[in-house]
Amino acid sequence: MTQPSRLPAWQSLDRHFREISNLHMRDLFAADPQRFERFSLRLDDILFDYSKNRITDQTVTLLLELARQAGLREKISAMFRGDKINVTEDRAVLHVALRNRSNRPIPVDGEDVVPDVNRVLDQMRRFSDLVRSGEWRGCTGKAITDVVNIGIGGSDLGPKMVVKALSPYTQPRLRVRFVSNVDEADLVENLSCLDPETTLFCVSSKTFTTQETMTNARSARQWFLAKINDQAAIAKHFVAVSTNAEKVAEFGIDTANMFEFWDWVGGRYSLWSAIGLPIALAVGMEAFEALLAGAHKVDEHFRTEPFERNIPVLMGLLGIWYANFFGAESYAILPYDQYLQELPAHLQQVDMESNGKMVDIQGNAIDYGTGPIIFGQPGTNGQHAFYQLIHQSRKLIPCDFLAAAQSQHGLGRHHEILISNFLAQPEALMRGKTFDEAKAELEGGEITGGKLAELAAAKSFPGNKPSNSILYRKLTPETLGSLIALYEHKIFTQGAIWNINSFDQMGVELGKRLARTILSELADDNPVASHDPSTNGLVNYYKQLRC
Ligand SMILES: O=P(O)(O)OC[C@H]1O[C@H](O)[C@H](O)[C@@H](O)[C@@H]1O
Repeated sequence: MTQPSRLPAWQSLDRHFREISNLHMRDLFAADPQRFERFSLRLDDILFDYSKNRITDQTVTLLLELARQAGLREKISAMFRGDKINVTEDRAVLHVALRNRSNRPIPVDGEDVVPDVNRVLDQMRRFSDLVRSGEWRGCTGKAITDVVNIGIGGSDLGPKMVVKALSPYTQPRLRVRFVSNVDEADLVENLSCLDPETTLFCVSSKTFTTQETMTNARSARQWFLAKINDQAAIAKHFVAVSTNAEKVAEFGIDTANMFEFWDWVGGRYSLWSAIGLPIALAVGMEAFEALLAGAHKVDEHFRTEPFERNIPVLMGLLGIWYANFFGAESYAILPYDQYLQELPAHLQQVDMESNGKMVDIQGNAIDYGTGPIIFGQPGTNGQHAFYQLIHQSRKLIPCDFLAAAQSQHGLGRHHEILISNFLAQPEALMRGKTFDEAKAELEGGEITGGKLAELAAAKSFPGNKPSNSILYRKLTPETLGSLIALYEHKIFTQGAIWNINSFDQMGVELGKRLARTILSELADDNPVASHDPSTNGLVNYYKQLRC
């Protein structure tokens, strides 16, 4: 495929950008009372309002044309068909098969994967039911009270985000925690209050070779055996989630206690697979399946809905509009929903690891920007920290605001205050405040003359800062599944248009390899000279300090 920047629609968008980039959204709203109706969509109770974007009808038409010229429809079909679209690793990309609640057959190498998916779901159901009901007993006959998931990256961020998000649906008797960092502090702090007799470790790793995870798992096993001096007890307290049965057995976990998934599940898209076992343990299998159902609904929407009514396609196109034409480098995820506190961190991996690329799918260097820098915080915390820069700096930072209409607890006025902020911030970003408005507010006060003008300048906001607002009824498992899938497909849409492989992550390899070399050099106290002077200096100073 031609690079997207050579497509006629891209060239038209370039021209169109120059024509409309100075339009202010205030004026666009003033000129069109139907703007909200025209630029918002519903998917069940999820409202996606994209009217506060720097777009006209013509922008949307051209963006949709870009999607068509980039072959997006065919690329979506290829993913759902099970084609090996992860070309560098020669793998299909089928997280959609994991939540294929309609059981539509999906073949990989001629074999339907759906029966395997359902078999592992059954295994997860049996196991999570036993642990949650207290029937699964530890080696001394006590029920499990604490689950520790040991994993990193996709084997940590997704399940951790979902478990946090669904904490109102968890069972108080069973606590689920996550250890990811190889920094011993993470494991030590988490284990400090646990009793091995009632603790279950879930070692989650697609490859079962990841250094951080295997180091933590070995130390956890040591901690366990130091207190329960019985190798056979491991079977009651350690389970594994992996694609690598051989390595699981080598580690000493009975493969009967292994939950399988497959190479066509990318790590950052794996929370829907057995990597979701901690979710099933925390909220039960019914809620886990509701999560899958919510995602499946969005899969069907993404697969079949015309692009002009297709929410993830529009989310992706709007991101491209800002990244490639306005030169926006970052993107803020702002959930006004405390339970989504880990969503920005999860999306950081999904988006930045997928679309942080500099060659296209054919290996050619590309001359256009790809994935944005994702950051965010739950509202209203972000407002009191970094919103200043979004409102008044010269940077353009598109934002997504997310909120639930119904709170989980109903504690007095909290929710209405939260929602008033969720509604006010996009309004302020869009409208801004002109110099004259700021001046008028100050007039009649004590400040006059040049000082007044100075202050009015500091208090004026340019506005015209774009955002999407996503408002849903309540953060149920099903809604959460839908929200995550919307973002996954947004990221797919962008990768497809940028013509990159969103499903490998070669950029993380070099650092890992260098760390292995340095680790071996740290075995003695001899100074090193094999690196650049900065790295040598740091290694050698470390060796001095550590004694
Ligand atoms: O699940 P694992 O094989 O342990 O991999 C964990 C993580 O490690 C890698 O560095 C990748 O960048 C991630 O995509 C992956 O999720």
